[in-house]
Amino acid sequence: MLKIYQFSKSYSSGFTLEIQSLELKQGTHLIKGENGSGKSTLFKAIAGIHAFEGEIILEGVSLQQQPVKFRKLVNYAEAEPQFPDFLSLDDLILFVSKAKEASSSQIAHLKEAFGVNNYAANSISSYSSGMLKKASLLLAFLGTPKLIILDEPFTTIDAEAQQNLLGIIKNKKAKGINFLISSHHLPDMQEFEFTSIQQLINGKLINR
Ligand SMILES: Nc1ncnc2c1ncn2[C@@H]1O[C@H](COP(=O)(O)OP(=O)(O)OP(=O)(O)O)[C@@H](O)[C@H]1O
Repeated sequence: MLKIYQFSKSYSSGFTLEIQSLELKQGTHLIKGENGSGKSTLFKAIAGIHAFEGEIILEGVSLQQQPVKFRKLVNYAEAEPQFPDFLSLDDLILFVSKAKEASSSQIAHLKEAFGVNNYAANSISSYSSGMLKKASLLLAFLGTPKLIILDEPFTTIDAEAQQNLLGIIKNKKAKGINFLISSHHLPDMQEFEFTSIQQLINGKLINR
């Protein structure tokens, strides 16, 4: 499903994330690691947000060679989402759904599933951190991605929203969508039956 070769990303701070080779098969993969080990750096590279050295291939599509096609296949929800606060979630949905070619029925279904209907029309400046997180997670499910990357999806949201999210992920898994998830707080690890667990230690990957 996902192949990463000769990957390297360095910051001016001195931190370097290096992955010689990683091949993940279809499924749901957990990326573990302490704070600052490089999880978000890896996710941002795969999401096409960060420049890097090396090669990332998803379902045979190379991020370097076919960046537009690649980006349509990957959705990403940041650990700490930030959006222009004069916009509403409905504005963001409109924008992202055009790019990701999401249908109006999918939008209606996701708004219901994430429980955002009562505030989606309001500006983001009025959202609590949990409301913002749910908004960001919803956006990551729009369209028909092959891979959804969720960075710390369970932080900030309440227990009911966590259970909802588990159900949504399970539903998408059953439809063949792949996931990369990082989490310091998994509500119920057994529910996921991770296909693999990868551990990052100070910018180096340890396959377990
Ligand atoms: N834009 C940046 N510029 C410079 N250094 C950065 C930048 N982003 C991250 N870093 C550094 O890179 C290292 C890895 O950060 P990263 O956010 O990938 O870790 P993480 O595993 O996601 O951590 P956490 O669990 O705390 O979210 C850290 O030392 C961090 O300070």
